[in-house]
Amino acid sequence: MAGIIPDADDRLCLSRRPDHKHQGGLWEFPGGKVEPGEALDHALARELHEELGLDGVRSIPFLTVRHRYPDLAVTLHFREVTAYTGVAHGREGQPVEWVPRAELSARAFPEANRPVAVALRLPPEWVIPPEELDETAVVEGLARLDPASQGVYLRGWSGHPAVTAACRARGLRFWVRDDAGLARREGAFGLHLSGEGLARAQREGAPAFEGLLSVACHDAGQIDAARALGADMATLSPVRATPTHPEAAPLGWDGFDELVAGNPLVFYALGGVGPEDLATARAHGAYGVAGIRGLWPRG
Ligand SMILES: Nc1nc2c([nH]c(=O)n2[C@@H]2O[C@H](COP(=O)(O)OP(=O)(O)OP(=O)(O)O)[C@@H](O)[C@H]2O)c(=O)[nH]1
Repeated sequence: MAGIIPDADDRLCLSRRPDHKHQGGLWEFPGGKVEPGEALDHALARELHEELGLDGVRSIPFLTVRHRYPDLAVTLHFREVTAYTGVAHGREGQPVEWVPRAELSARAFPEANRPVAVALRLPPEWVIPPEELDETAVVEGLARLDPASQGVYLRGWSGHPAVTAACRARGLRFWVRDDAGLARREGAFGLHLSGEGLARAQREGAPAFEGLLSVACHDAGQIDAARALGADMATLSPVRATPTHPEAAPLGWDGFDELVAGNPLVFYALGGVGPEDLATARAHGAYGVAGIRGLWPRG
């Protein structure tokens, strides 16, 4: 159980694990063990009081990571702290620092934290513009998205300069489908591999792209392939029945949870879900929700 604690300048609070402890000497998000029967929000408030002297800590789920170290299997509930009072200081003598998000990658974290570092760069909602709209309607819809909480996968709109220009103008992070060259030229935040793109990458090797690599997954084999390619994130679908793929059997939330467990990728739940499912998705191992109909702004 660990807290992602922002300050007013959006720096995050890190502390250094004592040398003698598991993963000693590495930086961590402050936290500790949940007591039997204790609610997660309560456990975090208690730990952050004991370790940092913070009071009134309120938090929401961010990401659950299940990781197997050679000597220990851990389930870590990372939570985003939304309110607190007090000034953080290491009450147990541990070094505590506030670090700008852009500088997090320079810190040495325990291996289990890798997906957290990725998720901290990602919006919780991943919006796919409908393909049946015309370009003007797509451009108009993009202007109504919120760049802080929404990113865009240009599924059928990847090669359209007016659409990428609209993403840039609005400050939206956007993902291009399959074409690494196009993603580089357009300055895309991410490259998303469809089933076809994944099969090609398996034959020819990982695409040459510096940004985030994402893969469309539907089963354990594709998740393994995504991991082997060094992907950062994946969509996993369909959670529910969806008109986009009427033939595919829905995973359901339990099926989703079973497939993502223990995988060091950041997952988006896709298929018949919308923003109202975010809390459920997070309770089942996802970081975000992705979709067409459920997320595109209504006219
Ligand atoms: N708090 C915290 N623990 C982490 C992070 N990443 C990570 O792999 N861990 C691991 O999660 C496990 C639980 O850590 P913990 O803080 O609850 O407990 P601890 O080992 O410090 O023991 P304690 O209960 O005596 O304080 C440890 O094995 C720790 O190495 C992180 O960012 N924050």
